[in-house]
Amino acid sequence: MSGATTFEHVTVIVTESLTKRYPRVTALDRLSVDIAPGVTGLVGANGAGKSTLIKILLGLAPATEGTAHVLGLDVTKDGSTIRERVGYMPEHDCLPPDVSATEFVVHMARMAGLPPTAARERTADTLRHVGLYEERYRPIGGYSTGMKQRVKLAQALVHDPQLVFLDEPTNGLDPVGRDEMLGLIRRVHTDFGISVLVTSHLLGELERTCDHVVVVDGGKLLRSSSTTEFTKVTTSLAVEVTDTDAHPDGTGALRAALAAAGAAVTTGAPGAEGLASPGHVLFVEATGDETYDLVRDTVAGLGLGLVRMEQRRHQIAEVFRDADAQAAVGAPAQAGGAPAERAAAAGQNTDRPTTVGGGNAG
Ligand SMILES: Nc1ncnc2c1ncn2[C@@H]1O[C@H](COP(=O)(O)OP(=O)(O)OP(=O)(O)O)[C@@H](O)[C@H]1O
Repeated sequence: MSGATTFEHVTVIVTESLTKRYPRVTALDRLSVDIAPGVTGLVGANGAGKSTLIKILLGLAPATEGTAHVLGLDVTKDGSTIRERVGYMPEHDCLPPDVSATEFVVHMARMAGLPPTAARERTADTLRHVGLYEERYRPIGGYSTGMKQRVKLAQALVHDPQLVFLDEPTNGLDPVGRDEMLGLIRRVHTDFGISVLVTSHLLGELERTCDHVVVVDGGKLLRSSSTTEFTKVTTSLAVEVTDTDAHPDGTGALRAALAAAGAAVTTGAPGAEGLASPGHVLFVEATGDETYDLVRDTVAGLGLGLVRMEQRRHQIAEVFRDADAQAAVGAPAQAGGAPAERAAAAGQNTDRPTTVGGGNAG
């Protein structure tokens, strides 16, 4: 594989006012974004324009207006060079059932221009990397969804690209399969120095995997920021306490004490509807470990019982709702329409909770 990225571009993808209009819908609406080397997540509800962007970046579909460059190459003129240097894992199943993973991936390597011996060697290496080495001679038709996703990933990597586009690689996977796939994606960058653009409608899994997250909605850029920045902004603690004789309203007492100590505290935050007793849950903006200590010490000081304290990051819908208030970094286009509703709709389509992160820190 390509090893260390000595000749990395400052940006791997640059779009300027990129617009794609279909007869009935504007799939991309003046999207301007710069993407640096590393692992970048592209998140948005179904229909947000993610796949359309990938097709334009590969030179497979023309933009209506605007410009786009991939690895310094112009998508309108250099499509075939881009496709030599970029791997693509499409969203939908596109695998022939009657051939083995080895046969298929060797074929894709040959299509990408590798000579026969190199194609076989690279196929073996790539299938080993994605964890399909043992099953590589079995027909793909008998594979599980997770194994098929791995074959799709392998064919995207086999020609040793500088960059890969992975369109919804965790689709259809159970939580364990998702975690394994996310780990593999991370290693595509750490082990081989290949930059990754990965799409998902689940912000949480992208946050765990990516250095940078780009949020699109209705074809517009909603937000582009580093994962650390994203997580910092969106992390809060959900805290639930018992009442005592001294504090018949334990939640109220804790809220007052935390506010007096300078913490940002709210009740009934969006998403609290799903909790057993939303009125008794406090949401404390977490600024770091000291927030955990403050909550623990304040609860102890009041003599309350701590029922739970867990890390709760905002749901994707909240990120969309907050977007108007947040200055989108480098975003000339502002969010329009009703993004929260569309994001919420995306949440309903997920097969696990949309809560970002969801880690239990208590
Ligand atoms: N070939 C096409 N002709 C007409 N409309 C299209 C075409 N391809 C996509 N669209 C529309 O453009 C919008 C963006 O679609 P796109 O597939 O890019 O979204 P997406 O974010 O990738 O969502 P999904 O994950 O559901 O594929 C949608 O409204 C879609 O219906």
